[in-house]
Amino acid sequence: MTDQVDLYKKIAGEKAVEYIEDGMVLGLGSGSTVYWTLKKLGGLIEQGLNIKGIPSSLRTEGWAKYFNVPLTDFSDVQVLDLAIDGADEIDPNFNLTKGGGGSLVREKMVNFHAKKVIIIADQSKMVDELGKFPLPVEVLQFGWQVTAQKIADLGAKPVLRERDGCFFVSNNDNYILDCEFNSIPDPEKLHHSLKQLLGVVETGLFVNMTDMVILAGAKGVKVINKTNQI
Ligand SMILES: O=C[C@H](O)[C@H](O)[C@H](O)COP(=O)(O)O
Repeated sequence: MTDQVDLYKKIAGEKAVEYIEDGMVLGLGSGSTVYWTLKKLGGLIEQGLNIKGIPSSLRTEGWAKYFNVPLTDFSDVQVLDLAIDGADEIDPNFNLTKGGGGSLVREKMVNFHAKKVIIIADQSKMVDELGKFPLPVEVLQFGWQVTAQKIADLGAKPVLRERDGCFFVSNNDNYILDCEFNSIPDPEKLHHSLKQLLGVVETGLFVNMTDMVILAGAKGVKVINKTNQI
């Protein structure tokens, strides 16, 4: 990652806090862009802002605790006011590929139960069509080989994710298959086809779940609402 991309992530991440209001219950997304939101949010909390958040990964939980962001969970709250999250790819209809960091299941739950979802990213994440970024699919460890074969039958090249020479295990104790489809012309259809496969826990396709995108790039920061998409 370049310093420039890092800077854009910081700009987008910090911009998102402008949409946080006192008393809100927040969905705290995952990834390096969300880190900047949490850091900025920590500063506002120190000045008296009263919010609580549900983290979408153990990593986010750690950062939130570090920045003194009060946390809650679904035993306490059923509906969130606002979720702020990153993405790996965003298409012109605001469909997303997510899960590059392996947090897609918890992210999807948090975003699904939020009244409003804001996606923050650097400009490079905006694409004409999803698919260049290999689609993360969370699968049960048991029988992952046969699940991978079924995904391959749908036209993908699935690769079991590894980290530091070991198989990557998600926060839910599952594996992740990074599935190269190259092009995903109909994200909703593909999501449903994948979900029908036994062994698939969830896909990284987030269809129709985003209300606003905050993009930062060389020309500054752009806020795009679902209603005035590019
Ligand atoms: O599982 C990870 C998430 O979907 C992230 O939100 C996504 O990978 C974007 O991450 P970053 O902000 O680090 O580019």
